[in-house]
Amino acid sequence: RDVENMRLIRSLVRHVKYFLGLRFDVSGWEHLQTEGPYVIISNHQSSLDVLGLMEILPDRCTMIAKKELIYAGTVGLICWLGGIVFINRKKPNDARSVMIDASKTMLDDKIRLWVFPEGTRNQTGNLLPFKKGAFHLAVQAQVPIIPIVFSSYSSFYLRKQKQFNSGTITIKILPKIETKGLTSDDIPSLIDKSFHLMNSSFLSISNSVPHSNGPCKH
Ligand SMILES: CCCCCCCCCCCCCCCC(=O)SCCNC(=O)CCNC(=O)[C@H](O)C(C)(C)COP(=O)(O)OP(=O)(O)OC[C@H]1O[C@@H](n2cnc3c(N)ncnc32)[C@H](O)[C@@H]1OP(=O)(O)O
Ligand SMILES: CCCCCCCC/C=C\CCCCCCCC(=O)OC[C@@H](O)COP(=O)(O)O
Repeated sequence: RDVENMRLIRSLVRHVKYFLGLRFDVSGWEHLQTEGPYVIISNHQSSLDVLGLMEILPDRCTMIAKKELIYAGTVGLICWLGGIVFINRKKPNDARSVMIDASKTMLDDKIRLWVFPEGTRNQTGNLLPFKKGAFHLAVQAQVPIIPIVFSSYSSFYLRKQKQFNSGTITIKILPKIETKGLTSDDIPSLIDKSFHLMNSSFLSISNSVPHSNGPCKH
């Protein structure tokens, strides 16, 4: 169990996109060129997000995930080996204390953490209001937040209708938001700022992309 295992996991998972006929169009790479630990926040539509995540995952970066994933067979084992931090959402007190510990581990072990601040998968067409954990994490560790937005999957993937075509996903990496000097009093405004940046970015990249490359051949 070590965050370094993410390098191998990343290089294996990156091949899955070819089987699904997905392409990624990434902008803002320069914003990930930040030294040391940081917290990445991104929108969460589906387990497909794992493919985009692995496409751009920086070194020494792992994720916060719901603890149920440990029991998901091979996927659970891979998550465990990659040093994923598991939280129990049914016990918010426990989840918060795991994240407080994580803010220390990030600094001690020079680890970056990826959090889905919506806290659940969401395909409503707007981002859900953000949970506060990711922001406490960044403020407690005094590290920057890097917001990342994945465009809507709705033009090629409709879960309820069981429709899946090949398509292009736009990923936009936004400039980092510094948290140096901020305290827990600043969390509401930090969340507000992050939410508005990400939601408007989500709407603009989701409207401007000709997503579907046509029906999937397989
Ligand atoms: C082919 C095969 C390939 C396989 C390949 C596998 C590859 C492997 C990839 C895996 C990829 C994984 C992907 C997983 C993706 C998910 O599992 S998403 C679901 C799990 N993640 C999350 O839920 C993260 C977001 N949630 C949070 O951050 C939540 O805040 C928490 C930490 C769960 C707490 O929940 P909550 O108490 O309901 O939350 P919230 O309303 O935000 O806060 C309540 C109060 O607690 C306070 N609080 C919250 N957090 C804190 C804190 N850390 N410190 C102090 N106070 C806090 C708040 O300030 C608030 O108090 P007030 O300010 O209102 O007084
Ligand atoms: C037509 C098929 C479209 C789906 C294809 C998916 C292919 C993805 C390939 C490999 C990734 C597998 C890793 C799965 C990790 C799943 C993480 C996840 O998404 O957990 C759910 C959690 O965050 C939120 O849970 P809830 O929405 O609250 O319950």
